Amino acid sequence: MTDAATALPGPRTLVAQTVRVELGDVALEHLLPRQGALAWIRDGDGIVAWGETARIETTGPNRFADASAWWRRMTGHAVVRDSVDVPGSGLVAFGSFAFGPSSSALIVPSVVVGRRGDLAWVTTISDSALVTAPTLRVTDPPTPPRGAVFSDGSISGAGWESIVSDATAAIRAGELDKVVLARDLVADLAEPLDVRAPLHRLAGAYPNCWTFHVDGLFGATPEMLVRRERGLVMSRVLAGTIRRTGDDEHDLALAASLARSSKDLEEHEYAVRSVADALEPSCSSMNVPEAPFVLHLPNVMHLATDVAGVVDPDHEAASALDLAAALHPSAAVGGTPRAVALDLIDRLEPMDRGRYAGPVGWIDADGDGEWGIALRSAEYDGTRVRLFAGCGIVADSDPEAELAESQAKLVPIRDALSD
Ligand SMILES: C=C(O[C@@H]1C=C(C(=O)O)C=C[C@H]1O)C(=O)O
Repeated sequence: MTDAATALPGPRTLVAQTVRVELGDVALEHLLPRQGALAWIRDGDGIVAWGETARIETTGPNRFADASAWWRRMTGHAVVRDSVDVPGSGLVAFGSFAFGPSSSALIVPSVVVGRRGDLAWVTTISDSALVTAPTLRVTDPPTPPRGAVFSDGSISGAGWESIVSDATAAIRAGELDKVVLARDLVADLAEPLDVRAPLHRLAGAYPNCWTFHVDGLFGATPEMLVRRERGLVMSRVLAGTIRRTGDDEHDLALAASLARSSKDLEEHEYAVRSVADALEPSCSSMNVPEAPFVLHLPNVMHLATDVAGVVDPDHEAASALDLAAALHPSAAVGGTPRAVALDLIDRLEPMDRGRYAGPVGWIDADGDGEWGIALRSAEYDGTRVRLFAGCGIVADSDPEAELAESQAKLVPIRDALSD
């Protein structure tokens, strides 16, 4: 028996009701209360939530399977009235899973507000009776973060460059092809963080990323590990990065060079293969584009490939969460071969990744959902915030350039926390 199985609560009957609402032009993030906010927003669409009707915490190698079994039981016993019936309406849980076998959680909120184009809805979820939808109001403005002081986390920049060199040596010695190494920074704030402030900034500045907050983990990730929507799956694979200069013409030339760079194309190919291989057993057909496109973000550009598939209806364990479990950790955050890369990360990285680079997102009662990779992210507790960034290392990676790349990847969260 696993840790989580012993802690599994007995079957409870959740009652959920979804009704349409008119949100006008109110942004989802403006509805969030200061405490207990959950968020998943992209380009104005998504779901935000608050309150907590149920939760499961899981750890260890079975953290995904235990959470998935719990969710099946909860949804199997639930009473759901859903007049909207789109992915994300009805019963939903938000979740965040650790990169390694440590603490992970699924949270069933008590109120969820969603938007999908012109359609908006509110869902109430309770333990016993039908609850009428609350009147939705724009909440008090968040308190902006003040006085952030940034310092090295577990390792200095120079120290990290030296472990990048160790990794390239291992790759050149033929031990593996690619490993993703990460580092952390610490920010100390003058007052406890009101996480809504960075969420507002991230959702505004990075509209083509998924801005999220689950249980103290927040960020704006450009990488979709897996989206499942009515039998269709999609995974956006990123690997291969170039920093932006702020000069548009120069950036376009850099984008063209990125799309031709054999180092970046090689690194990218490893990541695409790892995703396609993991999705294949659950799909009846798949589309893996032959060449990547360049994804432009305000701070960096990435080589990107959208892998798509049709879920095999006979495949049982193919909810969005099951697929995320099969995909994690992809070569975008682990490496190739996976086991050798994870072992090298354990040996070289002097920190616990926590929930950085793990799956973060949501699942509904049909098994549809979206799980991003928690990148461009941070974990906070009171006044202390830990920011993370990592880079894919291949044989000819240059440690100094990788450090600069990691700094560019820290920009979204740094800016979101600065005065
Ligand atoms: C690991 C991170 O990013 C990943 C690594 C990339 C790379 O090395 O080119 C690009 C995108 C992500 O898949 C991160 O942002 O922390």
